Amino acid sequence: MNILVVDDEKNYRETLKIILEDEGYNVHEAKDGEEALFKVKNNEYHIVFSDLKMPKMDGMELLRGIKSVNESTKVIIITGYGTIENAVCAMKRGAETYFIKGCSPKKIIEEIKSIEKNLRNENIDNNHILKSKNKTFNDVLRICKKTADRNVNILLLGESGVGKDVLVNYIHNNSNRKEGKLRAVNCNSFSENLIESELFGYHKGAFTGALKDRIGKFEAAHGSTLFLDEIGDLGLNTQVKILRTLENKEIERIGSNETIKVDFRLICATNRNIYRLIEENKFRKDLFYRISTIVVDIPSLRDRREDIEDFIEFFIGKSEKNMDKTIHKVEDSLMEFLLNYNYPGNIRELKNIIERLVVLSEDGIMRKRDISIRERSIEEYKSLKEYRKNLEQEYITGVLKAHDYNVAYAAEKLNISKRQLFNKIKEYNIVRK
Ligand SMILES: Nc1ncnc2c1ncn2[C@@H]1O[C@H](COP(=O)(O)OP(=O)(O)OP(=O)(O)O)[C@@H](O)[C@H]1O
Repeated sequence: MNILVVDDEKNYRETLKIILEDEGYNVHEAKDGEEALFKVKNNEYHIVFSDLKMPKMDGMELLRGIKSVNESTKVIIITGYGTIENAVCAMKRGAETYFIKGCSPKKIIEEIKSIEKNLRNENIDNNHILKSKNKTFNDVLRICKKTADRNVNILLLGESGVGKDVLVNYIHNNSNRKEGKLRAVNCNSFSENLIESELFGYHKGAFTGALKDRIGKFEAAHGSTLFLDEIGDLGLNTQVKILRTLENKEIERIGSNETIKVDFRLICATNRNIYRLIEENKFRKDLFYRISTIVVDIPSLRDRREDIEDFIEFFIGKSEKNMDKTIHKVEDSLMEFLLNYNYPGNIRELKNIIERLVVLSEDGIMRKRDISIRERSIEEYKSLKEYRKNLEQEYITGVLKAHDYNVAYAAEKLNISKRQLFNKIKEYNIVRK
């Protein structure tokens, strides 16, 4: 934990520094707000202790500055007796808490330990990288975190494999509903009839095969979070029913007249172009407005290239553990390929590539020759036409695979008609693998 202590009173600053260092924290000092803000911009602090009354820039202004640089830095106000009211005001503006100068150091340490524990819980997800060097993705993370605790409906948009599922879990685990079980429904894996049973449940005897009462996901998500994945694939009839549920916060199981109150937090996601679906009257505008209080556009991996290297390292580490292998070298040419590849299947594709390369590695070396995507060197092609065809085939195959061979989605992604895509599939003899 990195901590910054800001106080114009040298003695107090140094004493607090010694106390905190004794507990094993890494502590920096600043004598006024200006110096503190400079340090905050150039270092990553988990906690800033700040006095309120200081020359040049007071604690309140510093608090505002810190929060605009890094929302997640916790600010603790240190104040004299005379300024408690201001300290309370600072808490309303985002400060974590306040201490009165001269209070027992034990109290301060307890507070830090509690912040430390919360921070660890927030980042406990060891299976995913929830940090980024990319501004757009950092904004995504910030919005998810900021809105996690509010009961607003969130719509996640993004290509397949960008990590929508991962973010849904992140939001749920940072929300005040985290004790409840996150319930998820993939809207594209059910027929229209089945999806309604899945969502609303049914009453015994409602239809042939309804042998006993069954609760649906809306009810199961009571007190928790409901994730509707691939919402763009919902039929119009189901859309109307969902809209009604969202408006009334109540459901009726199929075959029953009894209304049941439901209280859930809704997160939806789709990798389809929802705006186009609305234009084509395939998705109801009123439902869109209901589910999209907050819209989060997740960038594709090729639009956040600065994170690729970290993902490579991360997935190598995971694969080493899972496969009990050790990697000590990645060939330069392979690294260059991995850093420049387009990843139509996004993070999922990168993860799969790395897993495969680790399996195929020999003597702890990951080699470019094991890349299955036909990435032959330019010399190997006889003509530009042949090169183009290969590239096209590779791209189309990748997009089809990323969309689970759903021709409608893939055509949308490729921005060609379904008919054109069928012709290409025939031409290249692309088969589902
Ligand atoms: N931040 C991350 N750190 C580590 N792995 C990630 C991260 N984001 C995504 N992944 C991995 O990439 C794969 C795809 O992620 P996820 O299922 O969340 O994508 P998605 O956008 O929901 O895809 P789809 O639209 O196809 O459902 C998963 O195996 C997931 O573990």
